[in-house]
Order: sequence, then structure tokens, then C-alpha cells
Amino acid sequence: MSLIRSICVYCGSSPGRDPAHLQAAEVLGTAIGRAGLRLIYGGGTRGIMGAVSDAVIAAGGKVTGVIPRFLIDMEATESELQRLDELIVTEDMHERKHIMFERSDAFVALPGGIGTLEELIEIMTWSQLGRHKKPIAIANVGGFWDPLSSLLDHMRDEGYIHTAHQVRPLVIDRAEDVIPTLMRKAPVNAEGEAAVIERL
Ligand SMILES: Nc1ncnc2c1ncn2[C@@H]1O[C@H](COP(=O)(O)O)[C@@H](O)[C@H]1O
Repeated sequence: MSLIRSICVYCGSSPGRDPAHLQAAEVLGTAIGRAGLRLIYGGGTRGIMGAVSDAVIAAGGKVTGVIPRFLIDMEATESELQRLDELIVTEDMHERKHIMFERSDAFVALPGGIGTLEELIEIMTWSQLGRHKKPIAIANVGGFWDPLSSLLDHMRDEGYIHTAHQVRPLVIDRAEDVIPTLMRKAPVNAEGEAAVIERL
């Protein structure tokens, strides 16, 4: 039995140009809600972020939004934030990311921009440094993340990634396969707890 109870989704605060990205967000959010999992995310109510949280709520799931005070007006609307069953307002980005990490049993990246990339790379870096063993998945919708995979291959080929097995996330092409794959791959220790070396 997998003990994943909460999934952190990193994704764009904008909708992007390809409608397939919004559709993937809806598919993933619906799967999270139907599986009885909690979504942990950055609290934005627009773009891909808004599509994921709307879909989780519509599927009867629970949503925790974690947003810095200075971003509320930029990335969310007050009325939509009230639909979340838990809202955590932080003082800065560091606190936001720390809480998102603490609250999550697994991480998924959908298409997004620089913020999404930064969050994904940070969680991969913490894994590489042995600070956690939580699974990380990339929803590679329409090959969106292929350039990142190429960059990681390039870094490895040039001798800069020596622990490739730790840093490579699961690359999953179809949004509907993300939750089943995570449930299968989640490490479980002897006590039946999702394995975590050390909480940051
Ligand atoms: N530098 C950043 N570090 C962490 N999170 C960030 C950063 N810049 C923006 N963000 C947040 O990430 C999401 C998605 O941003 P996109 O740039 O649209 O991918 C959003 O909540 C940003 O506030």
C-alpha cells in the first residue's frame, strides 16, 4: 500500500499557449481528487495552477494553498481563495517552499515558467543531496519537458551529475498516468511510512 496522501503540484501561474496543458491540469487534478489525495500547491487561482486546484475541488478532493502575502493580488482572487479548504499565507517565498515541501509526500511538475522550473530543480537538488526520498514526477505533456531532459543528459555526459539515479525524476507522458505511477513507485519503509531521510 502506498502511503502518499498529499501531492505537491508545481505549474505555471499562466495558462500557456497550448490548450493541452490546461487539459492535463484538469486530468491530474481530477485524479488527485478522486484518489482522495490532498493537493499542496502555491495557491494561485489563475493559469495552470488554477485549473489544477479547480479540478481537485470539483472531484471532491482537499486543497492546501500556500502563498506569500505579497503574491495574493498578483496570482489569486480573494473569492476563489475561499474555495480552498486550507490557505496558508506566508511572509516570503522561502517559507512558502519550505511548507510545501513539508506538507507533501510526492512532487509533480506540469508545464510552467521560471517559477515552476525553479521549484522543480530545487526539489531535485534536495533529493540529490540526500535530504529526502520523496518521489518526483514530471508530467511531460506533449514533450514540454524534453529540453530539460536533454540538459540533464548533457550535464551527466559532461561529468557534472555523478548521482544520476538520485536526481532523475519520473518522466510520465500522460497526465492520467501520473498518480498511478507515483502510487506504484513511492518508497515505503519497514514501518510502512513513506521514506523520508530528514525533514528540511
Ligand atoms: N524564483 C521563484 N522561486 C520559486 N517560486 C517561484 C519563483 N518565481 C515564481 N515562482 C512561483 O512559481 C509559481 C509558478 O510560476 P511560473 O513562473 O508561472 O511557472 C508561481 O506561484 C510563482 O509565484
